[in-house]
Amino acid sequence: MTVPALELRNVSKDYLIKAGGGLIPSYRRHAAVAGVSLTIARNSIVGLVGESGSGKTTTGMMALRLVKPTSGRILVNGVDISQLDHKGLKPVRRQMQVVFQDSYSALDPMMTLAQIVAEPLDIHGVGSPREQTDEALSWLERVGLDRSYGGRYPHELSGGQRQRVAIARALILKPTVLIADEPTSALDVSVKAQIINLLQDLQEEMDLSILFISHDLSVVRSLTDRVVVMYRGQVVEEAETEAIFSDARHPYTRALLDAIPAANPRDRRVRRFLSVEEIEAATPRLARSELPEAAEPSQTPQLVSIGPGHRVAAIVTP
Ligand SMILES: Nc1ncnc2c1ncn2[C@@H]1O[C@H](COP(=O)(O)OP(=O)(O)OP(=O)(O)O)[C@@H](O)[C@H]1O
Repeated sequence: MTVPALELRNVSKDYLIKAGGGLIPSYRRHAAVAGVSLTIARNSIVGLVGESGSGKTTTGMMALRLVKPTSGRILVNGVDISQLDHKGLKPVRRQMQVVFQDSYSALDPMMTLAQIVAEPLDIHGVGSPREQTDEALSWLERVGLDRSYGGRYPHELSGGQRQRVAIARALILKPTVLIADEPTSALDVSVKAQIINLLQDLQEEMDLSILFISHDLSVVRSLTDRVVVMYRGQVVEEAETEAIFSDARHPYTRALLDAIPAANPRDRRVRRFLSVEEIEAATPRLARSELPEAAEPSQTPQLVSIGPGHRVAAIVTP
């Protein structure tokens, strides 16, 4: 079996949140991510979905080691990076890049687009300044902006063009893993489609593995191979994309799918999400004998395999 491009094993992140003031402040722990495991096979796109605050960004930031996990392991191309220090992480940083929703704040307004795109080459000491600029200009072309854009500045661009620059900058070092955190959320529908097509083309050309974090389930459906659904810091369902969209098993996933605005504008109402109590009450109960994989009976939901590559959080009855 080939080594996955990215693997998170039982990864958690607790934040300490100030709970009381006074002379001696007190803190409480908030589990932003609790025991998440996910795998991105080489050359594949995994969608990470869930409502706001479910822990998607924190998970992506831990994968990049921009946030240190409280516990758990992160493997990039089979190498455990969970405990590496700043120096140890430098070569890993070449392998993994990120594109955010808001590229405007990520692009230095004082730098030209050629400088912005070339900067990662400079940081990693790849090529002469001349070669770096040439490579940056050819990357601008590759993402659909002609070379004359090299002398322009971020404020001269539209939102879609800025995302193209952010993608060129992220890919110039030829990483194996790209974390795309809501990269199309701020864009109009037609521009969104162009950026998705661009990501799809580059993914194929470069054998990239992508963790695609998004609220936009229609984009997730068209782009990804697998989907991982998060709810309150945990994975509640995980399967091939078509299995999720045609046969979602967890009530939370179904509520999430129900919330997709309908294509017909007259029916464009977003249905409400389930409450925590409803989710807990509705968590599927599965008899141990029905499961293809042995699972121990439990009082609380656990992630169990309900078919080839399809896992769901459920309460297992004896
Ligand atoms: N630096 C931080 N300090 C304290 N709490 C944090 C911090 N970052 C995130 N959180 C909390 O962790 C939880 C998960 O946040 P996260 O941003 O990962 O969720 P998300 O699913 O990406 O949400 P969104 O879709 O709105 O970006 C939230 O409750 C959030 O308030």
